[in-house]
Amino acid sequence: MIEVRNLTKSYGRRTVVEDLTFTVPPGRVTGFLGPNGAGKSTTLRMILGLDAPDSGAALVNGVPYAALAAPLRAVGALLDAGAAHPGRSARAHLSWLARAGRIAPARVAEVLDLVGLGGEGHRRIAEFSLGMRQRLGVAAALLGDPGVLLLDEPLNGLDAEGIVWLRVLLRDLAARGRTVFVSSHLMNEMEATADHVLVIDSGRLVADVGVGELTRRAAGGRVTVATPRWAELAAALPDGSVRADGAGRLTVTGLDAAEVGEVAARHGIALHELVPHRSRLEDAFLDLTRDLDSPRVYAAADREEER
Ligand SMILES: Nc1ncnc2c1ncn2[C@@H]1O[C@H](COP(=O)(O)OP(=O)(O)OP(=O)(O)O)[C@@H](O)[C@H]1O
Repeated sequence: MIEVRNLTKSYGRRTVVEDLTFTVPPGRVTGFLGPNGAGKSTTLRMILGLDAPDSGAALVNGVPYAALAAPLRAVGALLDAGAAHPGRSARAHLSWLARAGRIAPARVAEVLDLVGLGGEGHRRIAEFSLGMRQRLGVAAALLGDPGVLLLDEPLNGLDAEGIVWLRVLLRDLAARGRTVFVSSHLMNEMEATADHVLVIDSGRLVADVGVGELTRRAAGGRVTVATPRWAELAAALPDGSVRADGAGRLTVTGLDAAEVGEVAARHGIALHELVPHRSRLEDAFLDLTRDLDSPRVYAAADREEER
């Protein structure tokens, strides 16, 4: 569990993280989204105790990172895939980390296998592609079999197979009760990876919402429906929610597909089409951040559409 409370950080006169408050619970993949420079890495560094906030607090399992008894076992982090010493072999790098964290040496081979580098442990990190470095960074984060994982842009540099591999791994870790917190500036990548997203822009929280809920709300709950009895259905739906094309198709706003289907069923109207319109997460994000002078922060805990 990660808890961030009123976290604020400025560099010089620029406030890069502003009064951030959120919770990342175990058991789901939480995406941390925002454009370049939004303040994601700064927030992750403050959670890991690498940067001090000006005010507010970041707690991991109820305490500041620095107060964790066995930090590498509690929290695994991938911040910068380029941080490993290029002259070392992957195995030597992980063995060094394992020793520092008092983690059994046998775990090194296990995590190399887990990230698909089982046959590459002897190779120098300098020879690794960016994708292989990302995998090595994930291996390092998993070394202590931590309950909390923080990964900064882990999909960067991965090929299509690598992206699918990481998605499956992260979802599996979440299913096994881990807290998984993953940043990305690419909205569409997160749509397939995260259950829930926190969106920040200019250091401020603009959404804290289930992925399904975010896309549905950004699309305005628009549904198209086709039926030969369209005029009757239009009359049965709330005033002002329906636009008819006159050729058997209605566009309904403010109701979801299930609600429209229920109304039709109550009136015995057969539907030939019932199509909810989900915008892509990217559209949803743009919609949310378009007017940042009045950011629309909403929590959707009551209507989660978790997968
Ligand atoms: N040590 C620092 N000194 C001064 N400014 C900094 C420092 N670290 C970050 N910043 C600034 O803070 C802002 C937020 O940066 P941060 O790296 O947290 O954003 P981000 O959301 O992670 O973006 P990216 O996706 O590009 O990594 C940026 O404008 C950055 O230039």
